[in-house]
Amino acid sequence: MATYDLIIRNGQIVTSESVTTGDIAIKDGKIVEVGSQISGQGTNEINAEGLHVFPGLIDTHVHFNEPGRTEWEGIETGSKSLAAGGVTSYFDMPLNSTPPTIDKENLDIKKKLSAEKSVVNPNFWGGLVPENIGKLKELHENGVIGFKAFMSPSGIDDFNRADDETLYKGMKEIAAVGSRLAVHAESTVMCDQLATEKIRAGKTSARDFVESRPIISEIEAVRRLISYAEATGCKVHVVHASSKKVVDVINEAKQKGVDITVETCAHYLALTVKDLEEKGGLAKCAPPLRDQDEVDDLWTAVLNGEVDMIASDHSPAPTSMKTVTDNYFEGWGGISGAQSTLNVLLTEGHFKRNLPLEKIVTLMGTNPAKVFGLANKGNIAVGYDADIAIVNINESFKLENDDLFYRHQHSPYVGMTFNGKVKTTIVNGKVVFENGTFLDA
Ligand SMILES: NC(=O)NC(NC(N)=O)C(=O)[O-]
Ligand SMILES: [Zn+2]
Ligand SMILES: [Zn+2]
Repeated sequence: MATYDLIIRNGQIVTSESVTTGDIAIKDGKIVEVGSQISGQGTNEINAEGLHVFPGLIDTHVHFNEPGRTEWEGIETGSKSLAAGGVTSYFDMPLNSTPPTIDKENLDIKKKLSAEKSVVNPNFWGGLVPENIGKLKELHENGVIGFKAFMSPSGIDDFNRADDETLYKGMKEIAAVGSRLAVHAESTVMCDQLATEKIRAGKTSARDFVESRPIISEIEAVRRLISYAEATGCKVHVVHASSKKVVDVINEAKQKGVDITVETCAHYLALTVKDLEEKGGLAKCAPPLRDQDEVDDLWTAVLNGEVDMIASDHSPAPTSMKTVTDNYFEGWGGISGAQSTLNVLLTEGHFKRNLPLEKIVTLMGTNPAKVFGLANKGNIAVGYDADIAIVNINESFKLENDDLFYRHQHSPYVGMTFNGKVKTTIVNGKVVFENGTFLDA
């Protein structure tokens, strides 16, 4: 009789601490042994010689839009795209699905649908909106990973922006239960006024759109958020910082003792305003893409360990909503990228800028697990859940629309050449994805 359910042999095992050659033994969904030449047998054995074995990564920021907007994306297609990209856990945002996740009933619907349809491990953000301050406690008690608020309009009618009073009251509640508030931090005053001026003057190019959402608007909102964090004691997390200048403000606050963390996204590390000009709406997001000097500076922040985590902010929409080429104030703001985060980190990070592989695990494994309290996820060690991505980091490929598992097969990354072909993805000990195809549940 076999000793283990699965043994992965002779891989380059990547943890947040080291890269070492060895074997991993898995039983009942858990990693039960890590070492060289594990004796005993697995019911299934994978030869990972020449391949890198990463812990399955954690994407802290996706919008899967189900229920209610499944024609934009869905839990099945969204989670498959993550698995194909080496990601085995995700945190689904409370908006773009209708109803949004702003009370227990809506959270229960998400949980049920995800249990049926997700091929990887789901987690849920709860929303903070002006209407649901009385529901935050029940959301927390029912297991949301944290809360999410927008300081500028969300673009979705049933998810209102948190005004200052909502932030203040909501943050007191969230502090009381010991959770963390993730915030889309752009100044609504500044963005609205600048956009109005641009549109009135008929200035609607990619550059005009970017200028209507300047970095100072993020900095101003983050500073305000920090004041509320200091006043309420609420732990906060700034999502999708687009510039090192924003990261710097957050690190100053960290040094003063504020419990604040920061995420950036793969697209701010791989794409620029030039891509927005060339690719049109496919590359439109908020905050917008910046120029190359900002991309380089943001990499410096990542390499210095000043950024806590990297996510995709996968916010998909039908292709017809992403085809803007003249008026960039129209069309959906949100990038389809869930499948490509590891590819960006390997290609732009590891191979171009010497980002150590261990750091990829820190940014998309151990840090999110630690900050959001996911026990036994995000690393490879005995006792951890057997979430694993086996990757040929040296294999390069040109991303084609057909490679994408999204409901709508588009992405600003299409046409780019990436390193890192995900060979096998294992979720809780089970192989779900192998050589480009999904295995039946
Ligand atoms: N409603 C959204 O999905 N918005 C998202 N849109 C982006 N990032 O352009 C976001 O995270 O702000
Ligand atoms: Zn956002
Ligand atoms: Zn988002």
